Amino acid sequence: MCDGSQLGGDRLVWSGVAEARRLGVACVLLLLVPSPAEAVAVEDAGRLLAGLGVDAMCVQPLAVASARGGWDESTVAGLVAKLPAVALVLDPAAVAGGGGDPAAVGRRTGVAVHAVDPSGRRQPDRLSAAYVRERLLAGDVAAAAEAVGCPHRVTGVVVHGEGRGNGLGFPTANLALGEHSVVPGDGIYAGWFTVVDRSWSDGGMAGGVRYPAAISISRNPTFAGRRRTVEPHVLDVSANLYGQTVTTDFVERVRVPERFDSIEELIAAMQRDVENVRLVLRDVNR
Ligand SMILES: Cc1cc2nc3c(=O)[nH]c(=O)nc-3n(C[C@H](O)[C@H](O)[C@H](O)COP(=O)(O)O)c2cc1C
Ligand SMILES: Nc1ncnc2c1ncn2[C@@H]1O[C@H](COP(=O)(O)OP(=O)(O)O)[C@@H](O)[C@H]1O
Repeated sequence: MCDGSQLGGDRLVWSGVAEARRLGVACVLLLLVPSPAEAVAVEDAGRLLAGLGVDAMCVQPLAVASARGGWDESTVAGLVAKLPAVALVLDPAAVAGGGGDPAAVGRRTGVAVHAVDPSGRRQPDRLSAAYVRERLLAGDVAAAAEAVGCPHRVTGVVVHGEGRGNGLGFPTANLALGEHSVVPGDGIYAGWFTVVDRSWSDGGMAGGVRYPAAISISRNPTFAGRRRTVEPHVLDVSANLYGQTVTTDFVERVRVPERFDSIEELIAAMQRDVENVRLVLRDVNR
């Protein structure tokens, strides 16, 4: 929950994203804007936020939210009831114009409330959206994750690729991405792969469970590919993933993509990648 003034290098938003990831739930941003006309302008902010891991945004005109200059407790309670929220991350100053009590919001709504002061920036350079974006595009997903508090996530639908992966011994789920995704720079990454639909299961894999993955982002130079693709190979499992909406969380880059002279060299490199991914993920908190 915030008002428009905190968009951008936003400690509050990222705290919300990190808490949602911890709980394994979607992060919905409730944005308070002074007038319905400004709700149109915040579409741009929505694009930025989608790239930073916010799953959905609700825009609430101030006149509807409260006459007192902020969210009041009953408005929040009403929204929480509609959204089935399990936790709220909010700026105390946004609760009834700073005159409200975050703890009272918690009591009223019955959900956990985390008050985060968005102005408490100890390292402003590391908390700006520009810094995170720059690190992601440079392939430094570890620095981006450290700044935000959770790994960068890219969501997409699994589509057909060139049909080569299985033959190489490394099937990859090619992702069709939303137009506002922030795709890290080219690289082979260690990360996590999750099928979003919790009711899905196939070949021993289940929706809502995260699996270790080696994720390739490149133009596949060995095959003189022209399209840049995002392709996770999920370790140690096999399932039909076509058509599923999936998320990939980027933990660390293990290598930059290369143009190999033979398929055998590419396969040997992929085998090493998978072992390196295991080593990286073994040490991070599951
Ligand atoms: C762990 C891993 C590492 C990869 N490294 C490279 C690479 O260095 N160079 C390259 O041209 N392609 C690389 N790729 C991409 C493969 O070329 C691609 O996944 C393969 O051609 C299958 O494509 P398809 O899914 O469209 O069939 C890598 C893929 C994975 C999963
Ligand atoms: N461990 C795995 N990781 C990724 N995809 C897998 C895995 N096991 C099976 N698959 C399936 O194989 C497909 C990828 O096979 P691949 O030969 O690379 O074809 P394509 O070129 O269409 O991606 C995925 O879309 C998925 O449905």
